[in-house]
Amino acid sequence: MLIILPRLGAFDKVKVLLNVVLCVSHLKRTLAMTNLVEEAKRIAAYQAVDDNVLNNTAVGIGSGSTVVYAVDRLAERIKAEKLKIVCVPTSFQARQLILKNNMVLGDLETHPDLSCVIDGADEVDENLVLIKGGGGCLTQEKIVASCTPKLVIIADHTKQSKNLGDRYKKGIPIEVIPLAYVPVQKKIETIFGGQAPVRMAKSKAGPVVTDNGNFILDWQFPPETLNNSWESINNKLILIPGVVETGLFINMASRVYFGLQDGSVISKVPKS
Ligand SMILES: O=C[C@H](O)[C@H](O)[C@H](O)COP(=O)(O)O
Repeated sequence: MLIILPRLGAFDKVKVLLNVVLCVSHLKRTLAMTNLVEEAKRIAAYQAVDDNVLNNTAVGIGSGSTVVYAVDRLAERIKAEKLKIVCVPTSFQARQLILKNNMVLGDLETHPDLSCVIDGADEVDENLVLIKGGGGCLTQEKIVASCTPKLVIIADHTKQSKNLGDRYKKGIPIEVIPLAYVPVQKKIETIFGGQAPVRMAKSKAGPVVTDNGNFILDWQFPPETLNNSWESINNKLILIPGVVETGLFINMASRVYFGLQDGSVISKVPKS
């Protein structure tokens, strides 16, 4: 810019400088918003760990960026309170978090009954139906979540919505066996409408490959889908040969903690 500015007329110089000022203030605002969201994730995670993790139990560790804060808090509590906790991971990432924090690593073979599972979500609707799998870990997450009566979800306020799809626009993740991805894609689009593109990797040529060696379709469902129950849609999706699991978590969350912008945390339980 220092090279270009001297060659410009006064009016253009003002325009360039004004743009720079606008960019910097936009950047500052984006950073401030990001910090608020990160803080909201952190407080939700801390509260959930404090309320739900008991000594001498096995706990499922979810995946994603919010769970990182839960693991931080869990590691803190284990050290300070000398807790004996076995941690069962829901993904490669969760396993690494457990090991990195020197926590005790377990699995479902030795610990098939978990006291609670703490996990994130991509979106939570008013009935606590969740979309999960934005990070590709839905199948192991659902298996681990099925091993506890207490699936505790942690999220920032941007994940809270009335209807699925209000906030999370990428679609419902569906894990598929690689050889079946085109037939499954065609069936989903024919039966339910919308689009179900295969998720492509960002730092690798080709598709995202899950921890289970499968592909992910992100089903961008049409608006009329909301006229049906997610349960019946999920049941139909699961029956398509080649579908391993969906990112729809229905009647699974026992409590959802939302971190809010004002620094408080609210929690929601399913309507009875
Ligand atoms: O596959 C990823 C998991 O379902 C995550 O729990 C979900 O995507 C939420 O992740 P984050 O806490 O990063 O928003």
